[in-house]
Amino acid sequence: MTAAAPATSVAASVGCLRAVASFSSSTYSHFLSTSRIPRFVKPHFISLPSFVASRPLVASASMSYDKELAAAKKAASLAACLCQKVQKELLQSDVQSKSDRSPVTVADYGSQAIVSFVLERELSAEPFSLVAEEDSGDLRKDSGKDTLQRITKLVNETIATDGSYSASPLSPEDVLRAIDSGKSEGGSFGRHWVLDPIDGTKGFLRGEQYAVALALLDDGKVVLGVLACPNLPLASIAGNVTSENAVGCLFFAKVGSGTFMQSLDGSSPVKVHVSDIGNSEDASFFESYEKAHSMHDLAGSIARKLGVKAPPVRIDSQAKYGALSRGDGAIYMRFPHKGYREKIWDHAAGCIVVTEAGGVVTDAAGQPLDFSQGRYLDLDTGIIVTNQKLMPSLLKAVRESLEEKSSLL
Ligand SMILES: Nc1ncnc2c1ncn2[C@@H]1O[C@H](COP(=O)(O)O)[C@@H](O)[C@H]1OP(=O)(O)O
Ligand SMILES: [Mg+2]
Ligand SMILES: [Mg+2]
Ligand SMILES: [Mg+2]
Repeated sequence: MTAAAPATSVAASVGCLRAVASFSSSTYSHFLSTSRIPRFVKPHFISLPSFVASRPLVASASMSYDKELAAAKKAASLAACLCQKVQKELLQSDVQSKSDRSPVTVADYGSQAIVSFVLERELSAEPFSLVAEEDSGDLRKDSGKDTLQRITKLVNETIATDGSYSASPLSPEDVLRAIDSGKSEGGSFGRHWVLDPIDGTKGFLRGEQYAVALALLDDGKVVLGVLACPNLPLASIAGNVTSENAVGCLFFAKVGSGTFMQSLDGSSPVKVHVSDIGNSEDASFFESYEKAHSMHDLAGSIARKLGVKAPPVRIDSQAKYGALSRGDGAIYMRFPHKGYREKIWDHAAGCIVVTEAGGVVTDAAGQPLDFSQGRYLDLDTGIIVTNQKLMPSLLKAVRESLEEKSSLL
């Protein structure tokens, strides 16, 4: 079972418009007040090489990143609107065979084009470098022409819901260039945006959880992150149960400023915090819905060592980081099968959302994740996430289970 949102819960585009419009006026001064949430262009689409995007070393902590955060929230929210629209059509369509991956392709590319477009428009004075999952290779082929037309239409319709962009509609060539802005290699110098335009493709296809995940690296460190989770209930999903039907969460975090959540249709943000459980027997844990993405048996053996009683909560995507940041569960374990290389866009936004909410994210050896090495994360075996109290016992259980596993081989 998953905490799936019903297809009917996909927000209407009017909600998208309201949400995106509200960001420009949002300030931190009212973050903690008036919460309605229970508890808790033609722009230059050419991506600059990393040496151009690099600047002299600037102390990250002294930067405010307010403008960048506002742009990131706007970009991720608009991209989420596009994804919601595509997912709604996908779920209503008679031809929604799960083997037909074209709708998800359209949404992936469309989301990437929108984020790229919005960031370049909102931050036009800054050098722009984007490390993103998709590229336009297939769309430039003859066989991609129809798909490109569909993406261009979707992107223009979505951008039109936001009153602030009055330029003429994007051409297919503009859309291709926007997608290809994501070819940067990232690295340890300068600023690089990091984007997964749809994280959790399988969840998206099932009508369940997925996320638009956007982060900013400055000199190799994640300094802000935004996770738009259109199908995540606003209320807790602890134990896979939720008391409320309203869905659509936007998590955002900035280095040194904490993590906040608001609804995707524009409520005031509330500060969130990870669970403060100190006894692992009371903890519950998240893992991938897909067995192919993470070894469920290994996580199960670790949970048994910890005395965890609750069954795993299995959901797709970085929505797990968001749910953990507000205390819906206390542990997230991810152990990809041998040979899989983790990409930075699959963890950068989730990582800062959890750490700014008081949590800890490490590899299976207890080392912090290093986002400064290019498009991939080089790490030991897996990724574990929990609060500070539980991390020592989680690391011990992970180490013991990995030793037992290797002794059986
Ligand atoms: N074989 C695989 N093993 C691990 N992760 C994978 C694999 N294939 C795709 N992924 C990525 O895992 C993430 C989702 O994991 P999960 O939902 O299990 O936490 C997504 O980033 C997904 O990519 P994508 O962004 O293309 O959906
Ligand atoms: Mg992903
Ligand atoms: Mg993806
Ligand atoms: Mg993918």
